[in-house]
Amino acid sequence: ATHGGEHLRALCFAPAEFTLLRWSAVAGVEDGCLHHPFPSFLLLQSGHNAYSHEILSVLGELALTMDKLPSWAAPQPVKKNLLMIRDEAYICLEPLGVVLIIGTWNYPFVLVVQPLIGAIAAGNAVVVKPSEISENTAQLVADLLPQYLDRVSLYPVVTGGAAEMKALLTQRFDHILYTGNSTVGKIVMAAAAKHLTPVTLEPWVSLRRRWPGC
Ligand SMILES: NC(=O)C1=CN([C@@H]2O[C@H](COP(=O)(O)OP(=O)(O)OC[C@H]3O[C@@H](n4cnc5c(N)ncnc54)[C@H](O)[C@@H]3O)[C@@H](O)[C@H]2O)C=CC1
Ligand SMILES: CC(C)=CCC/C(C)=C/CC/C(C)=C/C(=O)O
Repeated sequence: ATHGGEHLRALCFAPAEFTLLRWSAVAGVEDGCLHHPFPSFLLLQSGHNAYSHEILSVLGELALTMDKLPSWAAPQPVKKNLLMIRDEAYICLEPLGVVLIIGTWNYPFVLVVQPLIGAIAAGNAVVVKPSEISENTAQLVADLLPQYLDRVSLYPVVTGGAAEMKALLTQRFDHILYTGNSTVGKIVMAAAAKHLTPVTLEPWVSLRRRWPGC
């Protein structure tokens, strides 16, 4: 993983908003996944559950982010002390750099795309790693992202399983988000610790199994 440095800094916020606008094309998933050769979550879950959890929640996140991004990105004035009396003082948020998002199989679309929206909104480059158990959704994500994101090279999708994860985790990221079982959660956290990378873990027991068509 490389850190975009100045390039990323320049990308911060306004272009991300533009990228998010393009992301509204994700609405195409709503229609596209019904006709896509890999309609994973619609096979695995009931249609209503898939629609509400996988699609509506993503569209809701997009709407929220596009609505709030200008205020989230705006410099926040801070109280000044005596030494700063002649200054203007603000807190300006900066992108972290490169974020790794690791998804799991049971909500294979929303659990990578929802955090992706937030990471893009904050101006980050993102490596997306969907679960190999839901291999068809992983392929769907790998197919769709380059179609709907302008700066494709900033948002690579890595498919595969433990071997690919092992290689990925040798790299330094600026933040890692992981959903999955707690055994792998410890592997992720240990790898992150080597680079002092902050992690967000959503772990639980493993329910790992193979779902045909997922
Ligand atoms: N807290 C929450 O919001 C949610 C939690 N979960 C929890 O996730 C759990 C399901 O997780 P899993 O069965 O683990 O899903 P999984 O088998 O899809 O694995 C999750 C991720 O870990 C990676 N992985 C697997 N083995 C690895 C290894 N040896 N080294 C590095 N990476 C590896 C996989 O490639 C995958 O991307 C459930 O218990 C569920 O409760 C699921 C959804 C939401
Ligand atoms: C409409 C809505 C709030 C959707 C959220 C979808 C989602 C990511 C649910 C995860 C549920 C969960 C905690 C599952 C688990 O632990 O396996």
